[in-house]
Amino acid sequence: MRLDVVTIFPEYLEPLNVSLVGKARARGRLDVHVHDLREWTHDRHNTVDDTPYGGGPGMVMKTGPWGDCLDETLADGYEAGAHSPVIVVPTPSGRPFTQELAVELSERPWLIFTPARYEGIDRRVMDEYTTRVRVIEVSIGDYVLAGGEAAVLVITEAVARLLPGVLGNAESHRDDSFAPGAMASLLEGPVYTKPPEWRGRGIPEVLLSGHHGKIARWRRDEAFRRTALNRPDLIERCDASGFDKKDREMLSILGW
Ligand SMILES: O=C(OCc1ccccc1)c1cn[nH]c1
Repeated sequence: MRLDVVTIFPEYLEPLNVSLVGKARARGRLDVHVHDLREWTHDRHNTVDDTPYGGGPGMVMKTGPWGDCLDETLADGYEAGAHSPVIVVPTPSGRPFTQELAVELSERPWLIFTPARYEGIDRRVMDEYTTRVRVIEVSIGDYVLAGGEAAVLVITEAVARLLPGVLGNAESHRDDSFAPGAMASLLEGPVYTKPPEWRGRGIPEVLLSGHHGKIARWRRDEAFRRTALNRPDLIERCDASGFDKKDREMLSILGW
């Protein structure tokens, strides 16, 4: 996968050189190019923003630098053999970023992230590129950041860990919370590891029993308990046809 990021704070994307994404790059799974938008300005102050038409607070990012930078980024990628790019625009007014969207994006060959600062980018930029490539606006949550760079780090990490050969054991994202399936969006229950006792606290007996059926049952019950507590909305969305008798018992205990 090729990733391009266009930003006025390239240093903000340094974390893409470490840990998971860093390993994926080292293994050639990811080809990351960070571009400083100010290199596509031509005035002495490297201006990338201006006051909003219609008035109002804050500033808007100008069309010129974005157009010139995206044209060159697309040309570079095509020249390098990349194809069917998706421009991903982090914004509070975007489509909610979910594990499902992470999976969708992880199957694309080329993502171009355009994190905005200020009040956003002049709408004509994405109107222009929508005629040429797929453009999706994505929200990582209902809050406003000073810029989209942190959202790029979040989206990139969620996507990179799904790339084959990036995570240690390919299995570990199969049973992720939110992974598709009948128990699609139950939250993960508690996890434990050695030592068997710590500050007088032991391990739930069932986990030491070696009885895989009981362990699986206990984990689902704990997942129901935590989901009912923290994300009742996800219980509503569960595909109830995937529930067995004990699931329904557990849900009635939890007041469902
Ligand atoms: O603040 C965000 O992006 C930066 C941004 C982009 C456009 C206008 C204001 C701020 C954001 C919040 N959830 N997902 C993204």
